[in-house]
Amino acid sequence: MRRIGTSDRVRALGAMSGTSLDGVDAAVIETDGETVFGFGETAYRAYTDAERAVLRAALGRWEGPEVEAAAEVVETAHAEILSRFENIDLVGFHGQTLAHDPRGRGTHQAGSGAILAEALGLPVVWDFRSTDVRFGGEGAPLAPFYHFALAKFAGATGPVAFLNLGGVGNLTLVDPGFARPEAEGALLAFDTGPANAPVNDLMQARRGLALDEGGALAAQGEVADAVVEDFLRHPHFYRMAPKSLDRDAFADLSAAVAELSDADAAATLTACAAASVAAGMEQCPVPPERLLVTGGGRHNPVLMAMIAAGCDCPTEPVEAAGLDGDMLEAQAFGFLAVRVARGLPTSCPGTTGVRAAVGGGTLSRPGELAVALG
Ligand SMILES: Nc1ncnc2c1ncn2[C@@H]1O[C@H](COP(=O)(O)OP(=O)(O)OP(=O)(O)O)[C@@H](O)[C@H]1O
Ligand SMILES: CC(=O)N[C@H]1[C@@H]2OC[C@@H](O2)[C@@H](O)[C@@H]1O[C@H](C)C(=O)O
Repeated sequence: MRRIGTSDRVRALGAMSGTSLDGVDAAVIETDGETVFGFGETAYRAYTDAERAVLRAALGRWEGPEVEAAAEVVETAHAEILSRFENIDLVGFHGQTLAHDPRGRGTHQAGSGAILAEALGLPVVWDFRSTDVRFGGEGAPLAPFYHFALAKFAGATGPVAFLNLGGVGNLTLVDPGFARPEAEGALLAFDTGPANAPVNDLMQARRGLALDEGGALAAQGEVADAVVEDFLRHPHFYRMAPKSLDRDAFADLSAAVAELSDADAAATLTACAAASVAAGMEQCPVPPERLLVTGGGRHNPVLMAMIAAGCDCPTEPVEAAGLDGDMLEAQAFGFLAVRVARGLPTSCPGTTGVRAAVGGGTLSRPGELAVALG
């Protein structure tokens, strides 16, 4: 791979398999790891029901046959979708988080970037989170350094917040007045709480459906305020940012709505997701001028209305700033891959609580695996 410098337009291909377990997002971004120059092709590959079952069986596990089977599903799905792209300089491969316990056993994303490098014949950056955890960080969220670049790309001059509504929610407050993302005060980021995962789990358990399309079921229900109040007593909401969450950190939420009707349970879980965003906004030291929402949850108008009602600033999907909310995380890992290849940091005390700014990620080149095995 050629040496990358400032202003080099690298065509990086990022791939993300998120906590919702729906599928793999892939997107091309043109960047030098500091400035976003433009965007390229995108693609999505859904997991089949059988593949999703394999991934689900491995959630919360660190080793064993379930984890190995999950890794194989992740590698195969990624090789399939990523091989469709052409003229790629570098791949950023997040993998599938199976377990996340940064202060305990660490963090684990299934899928080997070394195998993918071999399959694609391209250099692949992967295992983005381990180094941050090793140096005392939460290992998440990592998109904030990309949010910093995006705030500049979108022409923001004052503080702006990005909210990702995936399985878990995460919030980034960006001050674009700083030259570099790792400067003290440029970024504050943390996981807000569960976002879509509890509603998805409810829909799966009660209706055999993957999601509450358009929030239609939640719209018919009434919020059980006592459940939301109790939810907000979780220790996560008393911790200062930065802080991160495992997908199933709030697993007992399903028990809290067990006695409610399907519609009331959906409304209540949606309200919990919105309440955790409001709690997160209160931890922002300065009020953002706008809240830009990315991730699948922005397609849910009931959730979006609840979030807007709890916020003091305009709440809009990232499309309002000319961005693609379905591909933003995939782009983020393409962007971060370029930073890793350049030796630039990918997290800092304000984003993950890591002791000092660090660059995470392993670069695997095609041919290396053959040498290692040979
Ligand atoms: N039309 C819709 N109506 C309601 N909810 C939707 C809709 N579209 C997407 N969602 C929600 O968004 C989820 C997918 O979001 P996204 O792809 O951002 O998650 P992810 O990337 O897997 O998660 P994470 O960011 O936590 O890793 C779906 O599982 C669903 O809950
Ligand atoms: C450990 C892990 O995979 N965390 C994910 C998850 O999904 C949303 C939230 O929890 C966020 O912290 C992170 O993903 C995004 C892409 C991030 O690192 O910025």
